[in-house]
Amino acid sequence: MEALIHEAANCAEDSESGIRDKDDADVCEKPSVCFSSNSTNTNHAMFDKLLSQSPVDISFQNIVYNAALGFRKGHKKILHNINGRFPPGQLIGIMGPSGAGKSILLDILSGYRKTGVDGTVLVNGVERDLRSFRKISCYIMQDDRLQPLLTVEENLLIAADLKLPAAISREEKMKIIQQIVEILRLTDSVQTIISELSGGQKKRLSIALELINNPLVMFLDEPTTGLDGVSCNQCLRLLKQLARQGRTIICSIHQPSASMFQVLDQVYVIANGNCLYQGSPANIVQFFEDVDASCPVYHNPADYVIEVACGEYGEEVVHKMLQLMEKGKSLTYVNGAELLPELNVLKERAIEESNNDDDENLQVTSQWNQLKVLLRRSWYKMKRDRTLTYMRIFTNIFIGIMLGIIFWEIGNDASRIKDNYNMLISVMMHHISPMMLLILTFPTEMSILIKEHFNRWYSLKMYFISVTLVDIPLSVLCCIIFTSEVYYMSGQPLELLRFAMFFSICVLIVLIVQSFGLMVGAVFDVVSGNFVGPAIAIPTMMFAGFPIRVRDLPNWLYWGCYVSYLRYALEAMAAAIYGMQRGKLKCPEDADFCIIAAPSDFLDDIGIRGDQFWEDVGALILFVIVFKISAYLLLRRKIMKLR
Ligand SMILES: Nc1ncnc2c1ncn2[C@@H]1O[C@H](COP(=O)(O)OP(=O)(O)OP(=O)(O)O)[C@@H](O)[C@H]1O
Repeated sequence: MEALIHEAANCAEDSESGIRDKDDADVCEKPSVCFSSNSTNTNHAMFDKLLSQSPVDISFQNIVYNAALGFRKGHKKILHNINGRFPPGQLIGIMGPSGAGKSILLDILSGYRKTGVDGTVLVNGVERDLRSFRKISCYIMQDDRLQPLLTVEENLLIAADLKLPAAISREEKMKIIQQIVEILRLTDSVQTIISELSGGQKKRLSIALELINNPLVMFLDEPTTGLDGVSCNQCLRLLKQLARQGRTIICSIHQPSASMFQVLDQVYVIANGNCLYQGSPANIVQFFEDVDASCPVYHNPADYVIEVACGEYGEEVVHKMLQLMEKGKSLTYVNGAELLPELNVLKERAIEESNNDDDENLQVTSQWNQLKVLLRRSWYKMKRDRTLTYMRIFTNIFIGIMLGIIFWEIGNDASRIKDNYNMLISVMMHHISPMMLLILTFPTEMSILIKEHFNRWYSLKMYFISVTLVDIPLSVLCCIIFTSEVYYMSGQPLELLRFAMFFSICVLIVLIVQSFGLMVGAVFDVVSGNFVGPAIAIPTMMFAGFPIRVRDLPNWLYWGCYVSYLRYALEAMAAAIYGMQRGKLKCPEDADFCIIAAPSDFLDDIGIRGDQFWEDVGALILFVIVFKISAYLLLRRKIMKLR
């Protein structure tokens, strides 16, 4: 036991001292529930010391949750001043009918939900310090939020590289993984790709991933949902085994079978946000007798309590239960609060938190390590899902050749100067397409991000940087292929400088649309994003200088040109092709006439100066920066809002 506690203490002490949780402190609306911004280092130290003295005992007092119903629609009270105590080393089940408030209570106790919450959560009798608490706890959400393309082993190794200190060697990490895999009976599936796992295996893997850094407290939202009876029992027995190793394990369970009910050490029954029963499963029959509503013989007490909670035996019984429970203050039926967990496997696992240089971080490893591991994971994903990569390369080759054929050798043809300009517009339009990729894929990544970020795998900053960086090589490769084909086949001037200018504008357009796609993906779901993305892209095109020239726009709409990145891109492309004192274009003999042969005259005609290339590049770079920062801030806001 001491080893485990010492381990937890190390975990808290090494990386905790003096840390201010900006994230938590800034957003927290109810300082009584979470660590408020004016808490001091003394609180941290005191809290850590308490964690080092005993396993984790969680109690909560007067918890109220008000859900915001929307703008000017007020609030709905979901939890009504409830209290409770969850002793250490036990498996506790939060039960209740659907919509009773189980998930919300779990969210609040884990620290995931902060907005709209009132009341106090105590850890070992002291008001919870959310930062410290998050370091010793984990939250496994109801749906399995796993990377489907990675194998079990790859997923565990990524988790180990992110959740264990860098000082721990690969061999040691493998040993820890081996141990966890054995406990969770995943040995035969280590090389299986996640998408191929059964529901029960996925559930066990979700637990395994969070067990890597040996949390003292585990919250699980409906871990048995979607599993068959046998798997449900196995899952609960496994959780009990983990609890007996010294952990406090709290899970919500919709309606357990009689055998599952007996596995639980403690149950906490909620109905309509009120506590109906708190105590051991063995005492519930006595409790029913105490409220004159004896559980019929041969009736599963777990079913019976839910039926009572749903009002099937009248409101009077419910009222009596509420009264006897005193809003969860009564501990009469709670057994074994003093139960001493036995330590076995964990005793051998001495995981020491490294001295974290960056005290601002909740994460165990350095930012650089997080970035490296996240990029590695993206690489695995790209390797497994080659279809998309091949499709992107193929599309660029194909459309490049198509445009090359359509605009074959017109680059130096004065009679087709307008067609050449249209070719530039087509190139620009082609580079807008990657926007949809992020709008479609990012929202599905979001649920994994929320889980992993909350469980301190990595910081949002590093996640965002990895998402930004990971696509650059492929985007640049696609740009090289496409631009070379179109530029050469359409007969543009074979000058390295002009090609480099043309190519760099294409890359900048791709970077901008990707950032824009990320912004939309971070804010909207797939369906809304699919509408919003193109809906914003269309006015951006309208203000780019086609189909109407910028100088012909009405004065009151002129502002649109300043916010259209496509206008700067088109200007810069035209300058690259026709600027820098390019000589007269050839007028073919078979042409009737060439209205414009001098590139400078053409630039005049379309209202472009031709000497503003670098100004346009500056503006495009500014767009990249502003869109990237906005995407990051929107993502951060969305994650905070969810909590
Ligand atoms: N933002 C919200 N606005 C209105 N009601 C809300 C909001 N969030 C939660 N609720 C309500 O709070 C209640 C409790 O939700 P919760 O998800 O905790 O239920 P649960 O007990 O976990 O149910 P289930 O077993 O079906 O998952 C539900 O009635 C739900 O509709």
